[in-house]
Amino acid sequence: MEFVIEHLSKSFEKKEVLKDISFTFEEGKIYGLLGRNGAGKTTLFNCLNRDLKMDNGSFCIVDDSGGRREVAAEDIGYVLSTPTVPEFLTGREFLKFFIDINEKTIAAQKGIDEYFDYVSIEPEDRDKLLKDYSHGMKNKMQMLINIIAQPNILLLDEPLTSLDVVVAEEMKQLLRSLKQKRITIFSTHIMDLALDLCDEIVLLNHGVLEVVEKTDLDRKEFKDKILESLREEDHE
Ligand SMILES: Nc1ncnc2c1ncn2[C@@H]1O[C@H](COP(=O)(O)OP(=O)(O)OP(=O)(O)O)[C@@H](O)[C@H]1O
Repeated sequence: MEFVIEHLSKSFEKKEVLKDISFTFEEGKIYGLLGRNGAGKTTLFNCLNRDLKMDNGSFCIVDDSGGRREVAAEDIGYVLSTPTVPEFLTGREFLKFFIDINEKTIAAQKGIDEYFDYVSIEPEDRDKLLKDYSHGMKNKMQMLINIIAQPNILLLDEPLTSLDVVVAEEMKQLLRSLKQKRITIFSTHIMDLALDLCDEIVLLNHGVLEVVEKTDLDRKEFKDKILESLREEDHE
């Protein structure tokens, strides 16, 4: 499977944020999306999740036999940097509701407590209202429903920044264990996290996407190359 974006553009009034994005993402890889503040990472995710209407361009899934098809809503999982969960439900009610409404599409099911264990939400927190969860716990719940749904394309907008070091490490392991059979696109400002977790580093720079080639570079040289490419924007 490939996820192909062709000539995607998006402006807000006169500001052209995404100029001409064409890129092919491949199955089984985690892509680290890096860009300066305001580069358009969230805008790109919002367009791909169809929360925002793009001005031009298209995207599709290409299967292993070369057939192209539209991206359906269930193909995409989106974890927002600011988690949105139904605050009036308890963690357990939310999970149960999510599993119930997706019963037909969710393959291997675990018990609800097993899922909570999976993201280290303590037994005493499972029946609390989500409004009383911390930011990091809400983030874990969002991550968890995407783990359960197993979408073909997983978009993660800075999901680990609010998590404590132990949970962030666990989430990294989880994302690694989930990466086969899907495309994971992960935006972050933490370069070391991107380098540790991601198979490819993609820059959103000047409104376009480009891969940073790693060939023969050690970690420091690779970091310097990324920084240099991102700094170029200052000269615009
Ligand atoms: N709804 C909107 N209306 C007008 N301008 C917007 C809107 N959403 C985003 N923008 C502008 O588009 C640009 C890209 O914003 P976006 O949030 O996508 O960047 P980002 O790369 O995710 O930034 P950060 O790393 O700081 O989170 C910014 O200049 C922002 O002000």
